[in-house]
Amino acid sequence: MYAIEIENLAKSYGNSKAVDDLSLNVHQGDVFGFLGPNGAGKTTTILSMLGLVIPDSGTVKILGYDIFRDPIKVKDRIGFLPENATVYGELTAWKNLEFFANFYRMSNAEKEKRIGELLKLVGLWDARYRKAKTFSKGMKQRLLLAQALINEPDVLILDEPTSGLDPEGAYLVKSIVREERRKGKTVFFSSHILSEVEELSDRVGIIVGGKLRAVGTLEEIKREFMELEGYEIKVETKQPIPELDLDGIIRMERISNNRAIIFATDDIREAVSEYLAGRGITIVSLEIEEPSLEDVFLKTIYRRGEK
Ligand SMILES: Nc1ncnc2c1ncn2[C@@H]1O[C@H](COP(=O)(O)OP(=O)(O)OP(=O)(O)O)[C@@H](O)[C@H]1O
Repeated sequence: MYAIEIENLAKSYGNSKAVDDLSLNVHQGDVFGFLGPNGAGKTTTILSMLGLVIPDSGTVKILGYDIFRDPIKVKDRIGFLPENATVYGELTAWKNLEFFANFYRMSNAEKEKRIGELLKLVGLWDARYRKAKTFSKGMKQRLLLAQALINEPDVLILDEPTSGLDPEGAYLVKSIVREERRKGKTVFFSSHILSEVEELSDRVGIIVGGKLRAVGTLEEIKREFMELEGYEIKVETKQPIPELDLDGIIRMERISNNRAIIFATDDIREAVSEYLAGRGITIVSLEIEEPSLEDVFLKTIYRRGEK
């Protein structure tokens, strides 16, 4: 079952398409990383899928409920951390959370228990009676994350959750995402930081210029990229490498006498292996060089407008 189903979502500002016919599904229990450069349309997608911006067209279902027909049912079961959200500086950490807990049907005892658990989860228990205006950026972000978790949401939507945080702050946010995933919750988070998308996500979507350019597991995205861009095969042999006269080879780059990179239209490792063996050459290693997410991402941005 899908936790999030987005179909043909579109939103323009004037003549510019911020989100352009975007469709994607997020499986329940997955962490989905929504990757895109600045201005790609990540925030507009998130706000549109929550009904906080009215899209021009498209449908969004969260946990099977249509966000526009059943907004209350959806909002009961999701948590949202907006980009550049702010805390109530004059209130303590505890009071900040209490304010949001009051939006949900919880008894006082439930509220107290939940707030206590969350403050411990995000590492703010010792600071619970301090005014939020005295907090560091990282502490504020963790308080906001606790706020998004107040109703024990099944789907957590985070817009650039680690933006502006130092490595320790980012680490804490990431460990909370992992903890939610461990509990079987679904997390949809946007980011322009490749390493964190790579680290956290079960599946990834790459948005550029409002369009979803790639979606899938990292392996699927990389495979698709190689099919489109070609394969890089690293070969090392005992004896010097001869010229290779094989179908599918675009070019060969020699690194040394017995090491080279073969650029090919396909995975031609078997053909290379047979070719070399037939000439009495011993192969030390023959490997596909996997593209990094950075390769995929930069090429995807570069290709924008060509599709
Ligand atoms: N309220 C608005 N009015 C006009 N244009 C807007 C508005 N909101 C967003 N845009 C434009 O829509 C495009 C997508 O913006 P959006 O904020 O969704 O991108 P983003 O991927 O979240 O970027 P960032 O990472 O910089 O926040 C941009 O060109 C932006 O200038």
